[in-house]
Amino acid sequence: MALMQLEQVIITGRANAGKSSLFNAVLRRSNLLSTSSKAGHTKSLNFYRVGPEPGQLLLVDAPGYGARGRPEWGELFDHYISTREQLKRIYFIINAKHGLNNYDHQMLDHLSKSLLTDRGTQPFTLQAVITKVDLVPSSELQATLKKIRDDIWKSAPLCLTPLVTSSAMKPPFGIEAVRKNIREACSL
Ligand SMILES: Nc1nc2c(ncn2[C@@H]2O[C@H](COP(=O)(O)OP(=O)(O)OP(=O)(O)O)[C@@H](O)[C@H]2O)c(=O)[nH]1
Ligand SMILES: [Mg+2]
Repeated sequence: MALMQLEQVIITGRANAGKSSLFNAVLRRSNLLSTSSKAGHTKSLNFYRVGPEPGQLLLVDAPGYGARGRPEWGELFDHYISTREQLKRIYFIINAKHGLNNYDHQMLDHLSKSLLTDRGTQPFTLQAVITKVDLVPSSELQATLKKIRDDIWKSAPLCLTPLVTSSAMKPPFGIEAVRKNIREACSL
């Protein structure tokens, strides 16, 4: 089967949110996907085939948006999500420490519109993932998660309830739920 015919999921989020690190954790790898403390590190769409030959699905890592993003990266992402019929789910990543800003709300508005086609059918679903929870003091975690959930709901009521993760914890936290979620999205 040609690579691009596999079912696919893509990740999005502000630059430096932890997208590439999350997919490394999902793939049980520490540095297959290049990561950096400097925002704007991932600069193109990168495809990772999962499962034995010929592969079961593709994970698509994407550049970030926001103050450290670039217009052409947004165009690349938009072109992908509007043309790729094998796209099953978009993962929307939020840094727990930062919460949502205007860029995130704009992206959620935009994604909400692309969730519905002219025929009213849903081409793909939208799943939020809160990451870097290790950076929030445990006494503040519940309130922080509630605020992020409420903020997502304001812009994207169709977005699926956030999963909660940390790629930096040893072992990484919440990743099995992400794997299960990806399998479900791709009906595996
Ligand atoms: N504390 C902590 N740091 C994390 C976590 N996930 C990623 N990081 C760090 O955050 C920084 C950015 O991670 P990346 O995975 O490169 O983020 P990205 O969203 O792919 O960034 P761009 O490609 O620049 O958009 C790196 O220094 C990571 O080590 C996490 O769960 N907790
Ligand atoms: Mg990246």
